[in-house]
Amino acid sequence: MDDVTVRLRGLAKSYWRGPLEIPVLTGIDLEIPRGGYYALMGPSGSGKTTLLNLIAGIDRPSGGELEVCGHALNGLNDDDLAGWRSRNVGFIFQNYNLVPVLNAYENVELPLLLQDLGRAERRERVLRALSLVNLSDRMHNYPRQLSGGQEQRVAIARAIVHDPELIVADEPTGALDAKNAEEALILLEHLNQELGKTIVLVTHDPKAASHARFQIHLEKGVLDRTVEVHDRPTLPRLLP
Ligand SMILES: Nc1ncnc2c1ncn2[C@@H]1O[C@H](COP(=O)(O)OP(=O)(O)OP(=O)(O)O)[C@@H](O)[C@H]1O
Repeated sequence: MDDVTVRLRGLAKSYWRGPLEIPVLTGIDLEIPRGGYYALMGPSGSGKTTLLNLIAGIDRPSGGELEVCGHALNGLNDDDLAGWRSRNVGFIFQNYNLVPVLNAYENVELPLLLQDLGRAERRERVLRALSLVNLSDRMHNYPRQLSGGQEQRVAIARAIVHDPELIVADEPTGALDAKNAEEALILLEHLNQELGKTIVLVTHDPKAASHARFQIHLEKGVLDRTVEVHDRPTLPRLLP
């Protein structure tokens, strides 16, 4: 098994306004090892979300090479890319992106419906994921019946229920108060430390970024520097 989850070579992304090319990312070279935890930082408009979306296969590069979870994404057609995403990537967004007409259980079950699993197996996995985020007692609640912190924990359960290698999180604490933000960040750290998930986190918040092992700074679409984070706390085990 490859020990690198993300390998980018000369990655570039431009948008076009009529004939005018607007480069957003240029010449990005990056390797993120399996089990790594990287925070993408940089000023507004520096290209953080664009880079995250390329890594997660929800957008296509304009140039360069992109190998993620053992697959060269450039070579996949749209259907194969969607299939690849559904097996390999868990998504966490600032605004949770839960489906309002589904309860917590059904929201977490969603990624499993794309896989060939029986109902009993799905149930076991959903219950395990909800228990991990400490929301077993809320599984029948709809998003409107949950607090913001609880909604984000449901979203975290949804991001891991299909056991992806990679978790991408775009400003996951942006809409949370300090206490709920810290809880969500500690959960992410458990997923990294105990389940070995590779995590790429986009954040403006230095406190959130301090949970990562490396911070990558983007500046006007190029990688400016990578900084190792020292003195990360070792967490007590969460999982049995
Ligand atoms: N679909 C699009 N079409 C045209 N330009 C875009 C598109 N998406 C992003 N951009 C531009 O690309 C640049 C980088 O955007 P991106 O969202 O990646 O930055 P960011 O660093 O995540 O910013 P923020 O911290 O404000 O979220 C911005 O100038 C933005 O306007």
